[in-house]
Amino acid sequence: MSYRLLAAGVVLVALLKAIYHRLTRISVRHVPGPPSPSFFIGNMREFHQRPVAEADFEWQAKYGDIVRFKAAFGEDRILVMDPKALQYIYQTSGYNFRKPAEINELSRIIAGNGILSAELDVHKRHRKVLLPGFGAPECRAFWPIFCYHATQLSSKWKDIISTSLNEEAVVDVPRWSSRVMLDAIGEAAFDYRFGAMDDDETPLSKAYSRLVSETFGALPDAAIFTQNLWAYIPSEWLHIISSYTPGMDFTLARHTEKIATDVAKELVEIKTRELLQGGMNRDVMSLLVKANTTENDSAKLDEDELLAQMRTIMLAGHETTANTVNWALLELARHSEIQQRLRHEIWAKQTDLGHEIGVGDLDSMPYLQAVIKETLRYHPVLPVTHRDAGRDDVLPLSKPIRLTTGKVLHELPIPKGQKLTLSIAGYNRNKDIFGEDAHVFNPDRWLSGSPKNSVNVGVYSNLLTFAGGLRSCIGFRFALLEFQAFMIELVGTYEFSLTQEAENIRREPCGTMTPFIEGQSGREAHLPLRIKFASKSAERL
Ligand code: HEM
Repeated sequence: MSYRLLAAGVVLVALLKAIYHRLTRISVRHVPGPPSPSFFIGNMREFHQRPVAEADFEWQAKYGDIVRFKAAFGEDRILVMDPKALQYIYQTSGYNFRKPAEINELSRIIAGNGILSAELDVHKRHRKVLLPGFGAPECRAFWPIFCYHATQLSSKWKDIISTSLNEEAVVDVPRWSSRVMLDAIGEAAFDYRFGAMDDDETPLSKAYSRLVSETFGALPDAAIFTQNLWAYIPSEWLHIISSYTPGMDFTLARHTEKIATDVAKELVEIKTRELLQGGMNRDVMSLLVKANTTENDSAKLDEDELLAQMRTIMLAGHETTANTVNWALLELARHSEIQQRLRHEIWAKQTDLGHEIGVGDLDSMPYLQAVIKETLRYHPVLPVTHRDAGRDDVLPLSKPIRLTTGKVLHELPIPKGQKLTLSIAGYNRNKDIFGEDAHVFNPDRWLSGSPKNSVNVGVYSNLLTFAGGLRSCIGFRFALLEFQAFMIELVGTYEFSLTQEAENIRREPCGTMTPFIEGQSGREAHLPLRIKFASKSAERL
């Protein structure tokens, strides 16, 4: 019997089992939601082929914060934007909601069996060893590193302007932000120089930049269907199949994995040697290697797991912050009055201090904090996470829902295995929390106190951008400080305005939400903004 026949038999048995299970379990089919245009891919095009979260916003306005939609073969899935339900899933229920293997397979290939794909006790062990590198004092100590890399970017742009005739230039922001963030994370997390700013052919930065569009980019119908099919295959088999799956996305993921593992191996060797020689750096990896040596054997990470953590940090902490800076600069270019107000606060603080802004000065810059929060709310670069219910369960709800049968529910029973799409973007635009103008970019909302919400969901400012609970973003303090360092340097130095192409930026689903130019062929991040030096005399402080 050929292998193909065997594989087809296995898939068929898995499908029949899934169909039987679906017919006999608790059902969510009466939860209101959009009609499905296709039996084979349901409503999934809405997530994979439209700009990020447009479907979420449309459905939220029409059906509320809990929406039923269809995946392949008529499978019912639930989109969750309700604060109480999200709090339960992320926080109260512990590990009862697991990450679905079929969604995470690509990042598992790149990052390995590290914290991103670990579950239960293994996840607890990984998190415990990683945490010391991401504490508040540890991250604050990275401030000079973040400021240094922000000035590196700034001085590259100065060089570009200096060659122009009219003292302004157009810079394609993602081309720069992606590489400078790789350099910044290299130094802060590993005390390692990737050199991506000086050489855009660095294998690691090249591989990562292609990942964005070619591996994690928008999916055509066939790929959506295959990903849905994978949901019926046990994860152990999935790992084997994905090692051989052809296609650009998997080939590139495996290629990136090889490059990242080589770098990670070199780093682990350096860190271990330094530790044995009594040296002790303060970068995240040195702290991790140290924390690992003090654990007892059963709590330790083995070598493969250590390598996986490094690959994870490179993957999770690089394009996320780069794209956050991209979206912030776009909003400032769109809103010159917000940009000017922020710049004035930065200049006033620098004048008051008589020296550069330090990490201890950030809390006394309310408008900077407001712009940072509003960017994170409005453009959460990881706009969605996915979970599968580990058991029959009941989701508490902030507001009752009316089923298509007319019945009103105050909590929603869900079956074991129910697939949930947790919309970070949808929660962040929830009008009950952020007000009627939730779809407007308005930093002022943060100046009159935090938005109202009696349910505490997210780990930062009650936004969901860094998720919440046991699996919330471990690098959120790191990311926040890095983001602020770049905003102070760039907005303090340059004035940003829109180019014609930047009038039509689309939020592309690429793993992290990435700016693409609407209508442009080719799958690359672009955000061309016009920059010139900000002048104190022109703006009259
Ligand atoms: C603006 C930047 C960032 C955003 C918006 C962000 C967002 C997130 C989100 C939403 C999750 C939860 C994913 C899930 O539950 O499926 C997460 C997890 C994670 N993030 Fe971030 N992140 C950012 C920056 C960083 C940085 C800079 C690092 C490291 C240097 C990092 C490391 C991680 C790790 C290791 C996890 C997995 C945590 C776990 O499973 O316990 N992130 N991030």
